[in-house]
Amino acid sequence: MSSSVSSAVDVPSALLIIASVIVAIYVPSLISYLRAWFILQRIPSPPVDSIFSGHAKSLTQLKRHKYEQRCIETAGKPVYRLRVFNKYRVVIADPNLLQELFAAEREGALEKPDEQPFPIGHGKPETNVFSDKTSSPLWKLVRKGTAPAFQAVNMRQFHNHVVAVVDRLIEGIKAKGSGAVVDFGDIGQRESFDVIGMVGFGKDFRASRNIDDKTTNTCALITSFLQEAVLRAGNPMRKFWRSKAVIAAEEDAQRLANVLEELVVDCQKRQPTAGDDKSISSHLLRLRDAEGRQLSFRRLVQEFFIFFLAGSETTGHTIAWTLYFLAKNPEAMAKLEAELAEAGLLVTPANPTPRAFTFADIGKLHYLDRVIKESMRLQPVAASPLTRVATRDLRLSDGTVIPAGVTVEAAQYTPMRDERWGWHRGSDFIPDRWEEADMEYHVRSAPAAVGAQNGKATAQTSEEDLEIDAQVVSEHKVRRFNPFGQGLRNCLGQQLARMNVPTAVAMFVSNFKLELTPEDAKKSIEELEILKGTLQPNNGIHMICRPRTCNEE
Ligand code: HEM
Repeated sequence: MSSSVSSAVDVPSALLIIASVIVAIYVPSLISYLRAWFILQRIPSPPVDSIFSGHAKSLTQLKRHKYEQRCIETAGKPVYRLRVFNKYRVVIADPNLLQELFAAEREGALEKPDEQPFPIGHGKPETNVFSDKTSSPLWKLVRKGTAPAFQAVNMRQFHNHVVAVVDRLIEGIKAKGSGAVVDFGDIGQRESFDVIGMVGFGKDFRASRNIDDKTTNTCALITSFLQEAVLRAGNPMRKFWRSKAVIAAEEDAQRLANVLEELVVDCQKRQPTAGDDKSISSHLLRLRDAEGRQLSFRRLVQEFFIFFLAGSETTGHTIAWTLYFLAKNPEAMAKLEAELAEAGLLVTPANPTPRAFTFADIGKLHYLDRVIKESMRLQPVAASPLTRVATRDLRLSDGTVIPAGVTVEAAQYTPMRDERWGWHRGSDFIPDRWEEADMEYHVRSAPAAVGAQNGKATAQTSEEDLEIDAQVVSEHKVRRFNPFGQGLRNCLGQQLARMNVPTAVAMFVSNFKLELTPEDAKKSIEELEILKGTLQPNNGIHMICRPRTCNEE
């Protein structure tokens, strides 16, 4: 009797407690969601693909950069709002506002998003220097601790690895005979993969040794990983689908994790602490936090992974696009050939065995530099917007307010080609535009005014650019050419890319006459490209290669 009375009393009060807990947990987030929703309604939005999933479908179509241009047109301004299921994102494409955004990041108003869309390996996802929060002590430790690996003095020392890798590829292409068709999408990947393997980890992955070997290598695993990651970023529900493609991608991610785990163990055995080893792995293995602890094994695997991914996918595609633009523009190719000949680097009948390309050549070949900049402007491999989350309400100088907790995306593609920000004939390949000084900046119509919510003006781009920025900010100039990103989280490995890309492009052009195959020459760039994490050739870039020694016309 007494037990039935007490249970009659207990059930409603238990329900009341549960209901209060639910209210306490969900009501504040519901209020902040509704508040954000209300504020965001002032930002224009292109039509949704479906009421349920919002813009998710368009974001997963692997042409995100073109969608960006269409959204700006339909929204009528370079700031617009997207929705993926119940989550909002604000995309900013105006360089003036981007400058303000990155200034705000410096003041802690922006953070990296919470989760990686697609972790490698099983178990709890672990962050790395790319995905970790800017406020995290581990991000600071890794960023600061690995930066010396990319110093000019190390790049100079590692340059011979790059030359050796490209030499091997040149020999491989020559062995196919004059007039052979070569896929430079694949060659670029092999090149950058072996370079990061050697320079970063002292490991020869042998991707440049047999260019006909199509057996699945770690390059292919990375490509598969990236594709799945980008699909999940557009549609987080995808991880619940058990389709063949999803399962295959998860298996590839696990294989990739296994390769990287082995590599970490190898590097640990090889040179645990050698001070004279300048590789990325050695810098990572030497890191100690404030308590003197090393990075955990799982974190090391994630760091190895991100340096591999960021170091190979990006650089390889940049090499491929640059060669594509040269083959497509005979006038630019002729100018580059003349520059290389003048420097004694081009194979000619009079100079059949030119001197080797040196590190010092990089700074002297100005036309080569312009060609690469123009290729990176038109086909920036990091063409997807850079994603952050506002940690507090952000008010930009055009009146846009990004509420705390909302994702904000910094467009990369449109700001580097749109006429309205001074890119005259912005969709055309014109390397000579870079003859003009300060081309990467444009003059802001009104003085820089707004930083974060506190209104502090701190227009600032990167540690490396402090000097030039101080000058351009005082002239109200704004950076609009930023293929390596901007601000605190700009590209950590850009010095390696700046050394690798010119070396590879110059050496390929010095040795071969390159001509697009009739099939690829007919295709528009839209048909050739795909945005799978990076903006890359879809089915390769095929060129007919004739060694210059053959002296064929
Ligand atoms: C053409 C070549 C490259 C391009 C265009 C490129 C582009 C970028 C961009 C745009 C970012 C900023 C991402 C963001 O703000 O969210 C970035 C970050 C990063 N890149 Fe690169 N990258 C290149 C090559 C490399 C190389 C060779 C490495 C290393 C070996 C590398 C390592 C990294 C790392 C570790 C980060 C994250 C930095 C951080 O968040 O603190 N990248 N890269």
